[in-house]
Amino acid sequence: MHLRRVSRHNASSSYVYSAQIWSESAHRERKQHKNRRFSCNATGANSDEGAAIIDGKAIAQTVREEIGVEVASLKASTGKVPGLAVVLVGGRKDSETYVRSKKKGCEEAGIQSFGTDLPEDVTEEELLKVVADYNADPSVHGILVQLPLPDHINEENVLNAISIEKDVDGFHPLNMGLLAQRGREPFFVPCTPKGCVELLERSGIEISGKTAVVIGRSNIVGMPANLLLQRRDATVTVVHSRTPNAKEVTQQADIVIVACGRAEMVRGDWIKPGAAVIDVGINAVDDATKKRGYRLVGDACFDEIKPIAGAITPVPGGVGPMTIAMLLQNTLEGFKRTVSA
Ligand SMILES: Nc1nc(=O)c2c([nH]1)NC[C@@H]1CN(c3ccc(C(=O)N[C@@H](CCC(=O)O)C(=O)O)cc3)C=[N+]21
Ligand SMILES: [Mg+2]
Repeated sequence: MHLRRVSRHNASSSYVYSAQIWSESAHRERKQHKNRRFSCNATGANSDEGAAIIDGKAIAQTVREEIGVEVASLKASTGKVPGLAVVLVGGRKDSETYVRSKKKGCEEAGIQSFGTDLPEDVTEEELLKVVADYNADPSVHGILVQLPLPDHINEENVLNAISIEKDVDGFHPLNMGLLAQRGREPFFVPCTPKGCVELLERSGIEISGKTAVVIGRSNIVGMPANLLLQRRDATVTVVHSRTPNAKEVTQQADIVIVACGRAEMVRGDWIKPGAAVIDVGINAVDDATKKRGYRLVGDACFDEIKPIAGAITPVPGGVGPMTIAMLLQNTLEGFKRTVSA
C-alpha cells in the first residue's frame, strides 16, 4: 500500500497512514485538516453486545458468486464473456494491490481481464492512446484507470476520454451528471457508494424515509453517496471539513456514511443509538503487536460505536470488498447492454 504518514492523535510515536488519497482534491482537504487532532481509545474489546456487524467480505463473496453464475449462463447463450481493462500508471504499492484484487475478482467470476501497466513518467498523450484503444476494443466492456495518477497527468482529461458506455467507475462527468438528475439513469454508478447502498439493502436496513448523513464530499464517494441515497428516498445531509456542527448533525442520522479520510474521526458520541454506520475509510495505524507493523482502521471509531449503533461495517472486511464486487457487477452490466443491443 502507498501509505502517507501523518501524525496521529497526540502521541508522537504513532502514525496514521492514509491509503485513501484518490484525488488531488482529497489531498487538499487532508492538508486543511492537518492541525486537528482526534483520539479514540480503542479497547480492543469485541463483545457480543451492540451493533450487528455487516460482513462486507461475505456479502461481496455472495455478489461475486451471483455474477459468476450470470456470466457463465451468458457465455453459454452468447459465446461471449465480459471484459474489464485496468490501466495502472506508476508503481504505487497500494494501487498494485488493488489492481491485483480486481484482476483476481475478474478471473473468479469468469470475466476476461486486460491490463496495461505504464511507467510513472508516461506522457498524458500515451495514456490517452491506451484509453482510446480500449474504447475501440469490442471485447472490453469496462475501462478503469486506477487513481491517483501522477501529478504531471491531468486526471480530468483522462476520465473525460473514457467512453461513457465503458466507464465502470462512473467518474465521467456525463455519468455523474446523469446520476445527479432525477428521472435519468447513468450508464454506471461509482463502485464504492454503490457498494455502501448494496450493503444496507442486503442487510435489510431500510433507506426510504430515513435520515442519512454523509460525512465527506468527494467526487468519488461522498457526492455520489448523497445522490444514491436521495434516489432511494432518504433525506440526506452532507457534512464536511468546514461544517461547524458535524457531530450534532450526524447525531440526527438513521444512516451514516463515513468517507472523510481521517482515521477514527467519527466517535461514539456522534452516533444516534440504533443507527447504521457504513465506514468507507481505510487507514493504517502503526501497531507493533501486528506482524506487518500496522493495523487498518476506518474513519469511524469502531470500538466506541459498536455498543451504540444498530449496525456497523468493519475495516477491513466492510466496504472495501464490496467496491471490487460492484466493479465486477458494473462490468457485467456494461457487457449485457452490448449483447442485448
Ligand atoms: N479508478 C479507481 N477506482 C477505484 O475504485 C479505486 C481507485 N481508482 N483507486 C483506489 C481506490 C481504493 N479502492 C479500494 C478497493 C478495494 C479495497 C479493498 O478490497 N479493501 C479490503 C482490503 C484492505 C487491505 O488489506 O488493504 C478491505 O477493506 O477489507 C480497498 C480500496 C478502489 N479505488
Ligand atoms: Mg471531505
